Amino acid sequence: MSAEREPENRTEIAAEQDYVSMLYRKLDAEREGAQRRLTDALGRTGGTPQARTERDVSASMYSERLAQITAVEQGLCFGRLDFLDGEAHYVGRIGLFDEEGGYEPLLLDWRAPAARPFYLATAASPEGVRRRRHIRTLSRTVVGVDDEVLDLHAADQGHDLGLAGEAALLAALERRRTGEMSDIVATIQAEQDRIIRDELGGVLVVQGGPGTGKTAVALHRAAYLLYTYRERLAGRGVLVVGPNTTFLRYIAQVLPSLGETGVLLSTVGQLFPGVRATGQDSRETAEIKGRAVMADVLTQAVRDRQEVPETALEVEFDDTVLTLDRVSCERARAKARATRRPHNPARRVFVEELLEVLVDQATEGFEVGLFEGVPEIPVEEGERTDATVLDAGDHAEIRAELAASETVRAALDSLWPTLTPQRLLRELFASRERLDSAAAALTEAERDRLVRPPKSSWTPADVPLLDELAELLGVDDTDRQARRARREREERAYAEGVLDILEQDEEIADEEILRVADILDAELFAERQQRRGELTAAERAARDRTWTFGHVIVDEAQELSPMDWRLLMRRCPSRSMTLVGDVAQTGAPAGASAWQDVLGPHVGDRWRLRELTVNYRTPVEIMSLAAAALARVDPGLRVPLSVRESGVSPWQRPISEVGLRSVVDGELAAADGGTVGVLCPPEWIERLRADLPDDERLSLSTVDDAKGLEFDGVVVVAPEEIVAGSPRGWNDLYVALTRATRRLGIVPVREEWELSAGEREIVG
Ligand SMILES: Nc1ncnc2c1ncn2[C@@H]1O[C@H](COP(=O)(O)OP(=O)(O)OP(=O)(O)O)[C@@H](O)[C@H]1O
Repeated sequence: MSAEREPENRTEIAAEQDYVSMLYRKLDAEREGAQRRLTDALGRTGGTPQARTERDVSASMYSERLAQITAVEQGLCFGRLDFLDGEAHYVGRIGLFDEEGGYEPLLLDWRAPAARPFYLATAASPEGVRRRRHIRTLSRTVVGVDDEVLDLHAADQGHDLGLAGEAALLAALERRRTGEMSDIVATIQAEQDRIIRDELGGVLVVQGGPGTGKTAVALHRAAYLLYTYRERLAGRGVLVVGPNTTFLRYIAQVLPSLGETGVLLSTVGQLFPGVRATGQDSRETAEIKGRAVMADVLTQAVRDRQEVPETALEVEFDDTVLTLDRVSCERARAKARATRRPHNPARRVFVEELLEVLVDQATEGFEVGLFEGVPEIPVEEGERTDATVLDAGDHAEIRAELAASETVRAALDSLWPTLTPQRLLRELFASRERLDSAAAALTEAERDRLVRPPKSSWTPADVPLLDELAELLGVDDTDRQARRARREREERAYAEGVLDILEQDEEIADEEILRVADILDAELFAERQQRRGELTAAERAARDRTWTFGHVIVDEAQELSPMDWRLLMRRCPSRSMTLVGDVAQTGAPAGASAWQDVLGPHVGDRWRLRELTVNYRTPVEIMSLAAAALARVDPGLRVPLSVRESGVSPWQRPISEVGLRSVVDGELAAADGGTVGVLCPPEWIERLRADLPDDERLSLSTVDDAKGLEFDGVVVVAPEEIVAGSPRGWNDLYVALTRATRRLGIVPVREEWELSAGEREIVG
């Protein structure tokens, strides 16, 4: 039902325009207010630390509010609900209230419980709603309204209500793609809404075929959770994990357009601060690195770095030679390992133990030297013969000297070095010998695959290994902690002194004293730091490997390896997670074939599954072709139901018959301002790049890099090589075929190549 078909809509549009204009005036007033308060806050200089902290908090708060107001400018209001009792509510991106009129809502935030019927009400279950209206705007102008009458007794009802807001939905789906994902806030469907608003706790798995809105749902869920549980989530932040950086760029605008900026978007490969994974592993190598057994390999690799000498190790010290024999070293190692601390903190125990051995030798040598050439004195009655010349102070001094000695340190380091994850992994992969010792669980050929020169770049598959190692190695921060404790003691003593002086001064008001006391109160201070950080939780989280998030959302979750999962679970000990994916699209070599396999080791069977069943992206014509590829993966798998037809059949022509350049030019023209993706095996990329036109609407990529993306037109080149290129080749082809929103062309190398005999009519 559209504005054009119903002339009476013009008066409706004019009426809605008045309301929408009023909302924008309100938004402008809010913007000015926030701007003014921000300027005020920034203008406040100097003052006590407390005042400065408060100023920072206000400044961050107002700048975030400003960013939010700017972000919701487009499509501020998109809906209206008219209830049977005559009440009406407008629904939009954020909530706006009438401060003068008793805080009546002028615009309901789409996430507010009161806005829910906008997404859920149906003719069968109208939830008190008489009419749902979608309001379409262009900038600040209302350009159309689409109504659905849900009251079964109303005279003007009558069209099929299979989907909520069908006209608005179809209009949204028909729009040309820009290369950036858009939000779906105006047209969320009931099955999606139920997932978006599912409770916060526990692990929620969302399974859905291609184009069912998994990514859209995941992002809207992030916005919903932050709105509903802001107190709980803002401090710890929400992490959204995607498969690659192209994908992250594609989805980057969605959350800001929903008014949310505090979410960290990241790939697993970006989750180890200080490491940029710019290298690329082959599929086979990535698969090996992703296996769960790598955790055992790394544990062994760390143990291998806790050595004992074959016989004895000689250490020069003060013109003498001390020895560390095998038995003492073994004892020290056993004692250090028995602490069950990570490698680096446990090193302290190993070192202490062996320093004792060295101190004993050094003092013994010293005493022997002292009496050399001195005639023996007869022992008197009651005199102890084992009394030593050196006292405890001397021992301590010798111990300190030993501990400071370069040669001693080098000897101890050779047995139990302080290690960083980077150093251990680099040295492990650079040495076939080390690999042979640590990776007995891998075959010879698999170990060969892991060997690489020490200067190689890090790859995404290295990152979970580094993270695992960071846990196994730990950090010995005893010295740092001691320094910090000393500094805190000194500061407290100083501040207490100040407080004494202030208390003696009767002129000073109580509240002044309180402020000083505030500074002294470590707990309060920490809390304030926390509050201050709330606004940048995502930024702080990005810099801190040990950060744990309030909620973690994983998109394309089927792509993650067991080692990736171990890393992610560490970032989310509360196990409040949303995992969206499609096991049928699994293309990653170490990806999961079933959710239970993935989640079992971490949460047992304590996870809940929701499914999305409707495909909003790919038209019927393309989906029936994709179904044939899916049947090759498993004849039991079903494709999701498409909501629309495009009226365009997919085409297929062998590469010998087509000039790829002219095909792509033709597709760009047919896309009419929309996007075109050429998807091919990795080996084809360079060859094709030279042939293709330079157009920002055109993307050339492998199937891997196109995961999660979509284009108006797609040309799949060399499908038979995509299929043959990996054990999961049919999954890959399925992913490639389902990237198109309107047009699909297939360009095989071999003339006679067919997806399947049964699909010939469609292909023709
Ligand atoms: N309720 C909706 N209203 C409008 N558009 C929608 C809706 N749901 C999904 N879409 C659109 O459908 C397309 C596919 O959505 P999305 O990318 O989230 O699917 P997906 O399940 O993650 O797909 P894939 O697994 O193939 O990557 C997007 O363009 C999205 O905006």
